Amino acid sequence: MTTTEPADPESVTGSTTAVIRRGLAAIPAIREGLALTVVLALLGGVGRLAVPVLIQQVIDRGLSTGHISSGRLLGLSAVAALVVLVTAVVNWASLARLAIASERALFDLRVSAFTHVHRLSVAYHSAETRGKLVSRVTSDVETLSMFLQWGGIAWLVNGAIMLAALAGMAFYDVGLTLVTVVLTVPLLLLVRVVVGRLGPAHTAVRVRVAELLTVISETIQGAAVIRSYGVVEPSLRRTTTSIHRWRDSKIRAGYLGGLLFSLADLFAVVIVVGVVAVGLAIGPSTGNSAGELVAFILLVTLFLAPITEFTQVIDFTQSAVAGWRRVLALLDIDEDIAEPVDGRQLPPDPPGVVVENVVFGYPGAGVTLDDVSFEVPAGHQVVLVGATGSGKTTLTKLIARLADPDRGRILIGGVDVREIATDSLRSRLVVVPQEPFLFDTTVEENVRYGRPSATRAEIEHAFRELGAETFLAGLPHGLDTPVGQRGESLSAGERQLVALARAHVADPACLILDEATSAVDPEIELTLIKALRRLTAGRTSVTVAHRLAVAEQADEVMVLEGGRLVERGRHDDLLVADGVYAGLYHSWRQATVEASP
Ligand SMILES: Nc1ncnc2c1ncn2[C@@H]1O[C@H](COP(=O)(O)OP(=O)(O)OP(=O)(O)O)[C@@H](O)[C@H]1O
Repeated sequence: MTTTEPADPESVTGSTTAVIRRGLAAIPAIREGLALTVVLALLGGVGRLAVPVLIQQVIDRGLSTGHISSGRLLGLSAVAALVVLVTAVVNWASLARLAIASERALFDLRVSAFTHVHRLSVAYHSAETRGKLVSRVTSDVETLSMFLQWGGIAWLVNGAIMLAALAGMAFYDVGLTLVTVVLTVPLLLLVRVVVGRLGPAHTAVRVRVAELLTVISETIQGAAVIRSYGVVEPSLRRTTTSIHRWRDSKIRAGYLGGLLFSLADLFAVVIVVGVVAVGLAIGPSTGNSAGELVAFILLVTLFLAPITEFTQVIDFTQSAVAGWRRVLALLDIDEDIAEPVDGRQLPPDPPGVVVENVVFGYPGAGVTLDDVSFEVPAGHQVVLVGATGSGKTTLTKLIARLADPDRGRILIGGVDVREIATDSLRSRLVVVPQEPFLFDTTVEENVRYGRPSATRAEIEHAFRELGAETFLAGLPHGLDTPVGQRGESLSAGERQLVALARAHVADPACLILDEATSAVDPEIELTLIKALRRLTAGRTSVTVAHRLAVAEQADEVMVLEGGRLVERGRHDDLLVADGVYAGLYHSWRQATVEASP
């Protein structure tokens, strides 16, 4: 069993109460109708107090007087039954209201956490593992559920019940009440010690859940690689280790939570026995009637019951606070891609693109782009080339505003991208990434992501326009062919064609294309080159080219090396200049010739 809990660097710090206060402020929906729910919960608590008093009345006025008036007994019993019934209904009403309010609040929290994740830049996304993000918007939020549905209000209701029970006890016998309180003190001290360890234990569980989800999502996504390299065993070991760690952290939290509960249970018995013993020892001198003593004992159990319940509530609360710390830490991350106030709209025509003294580095890494400047006149096709890792993809991410430069600026249609309304930017500028993401649905639905209103005819038209009708005709069910998870049922080249069709139906004025590096067969290669040419015609485009045949046709070629723009010009001129581009081009030609049969 793990004895040292891992620290959680992805949590907000601060006291438990401060975290709960901040957490509740983040979910305003929980406060809707809360006052009535609290009143109902308190009424439910008070209802429980009435039963001991009624029993005392039955004993003292009925049973112990020797002559039981059955009418009176029946009357009191009827009142007791009514109180029990009303208490049950009131309790149900308050719990149901809490469940509804908490699910609404959690819905809001999940949506805002998820929306926030989407607004963070690619720089953040690359630094965070997906498993950790998933755990924050799912299981970390889930820890709040039990707390909100009962735990939070239980503090209030149980506190009220304890105070009321104490007042009732003092009404019957002050001396015995003091005995009860003194016997309770050691329990409270022990509870304090265990609770001190429970908080970190729950934090450890949250950290282990995030680790486990990361390992699982990686091994599932990388299943093909794992199998093809025959590394199933090590990968299984990694997953099993993670599951063991998670299990151990859960066991530790469960062990401490159980200890807390059992301690309270044990003490409850000890305290009742102690009170009965002291009551019996001094009973005759106190002048209490039998009914009063029975009522007192019932009140003692009522006083102690919340303590036992508190131990569970503490468990929920600590678990909720650990989850909240992580969710709040996520919400605290600044949206580095801020939506501009009164964002500007891009005109419908193809815009010019200007990259001006751009400097950019990923968090924790060095400078990736170093003072890059160039312009793409409206309607021109510019190609970015450079050795692997020279910063081409990064530059396209900045143009598409998936991240902002550290210095310098990027203008589209003469407007700084930071000032363009996100909706306008996303509808006028489309990115086709190196590895296009296809969803597990049909070809048609995947293309429709480009424009949800696109009709089937428009989607077919897009494939025709791109010169990819043969590909479409070759699919077993045409547009209705399912592509599988991440498009695995299609070849790499076919996935690219679907992504190009998706960009075509979006009909953007400006295109950012990151050409795929994966090798495709010559036939689909030709189709792709033709499709690319047709897609970019009449649009402003920036294409990252790995197959330099694309560069031959471009209006201008930009050559990056080590994050700097080292050459620019037309293909033919750059060949004559015999610099970096010429070197890259000759190596590419050589590789292509060697690769051809
Ligand atoms: N998320 C990231 N975090 C840290 N460094 C990164 C990240 N993404 C890229 N880099 C680094 O930035 C540099 C430029 O990467 P980039 O992907 O832009 O190169 P590229 O020219 O497009 O390469 P390729 O031709 O292989 O696609 C590389 O050194 C890379 O390791």
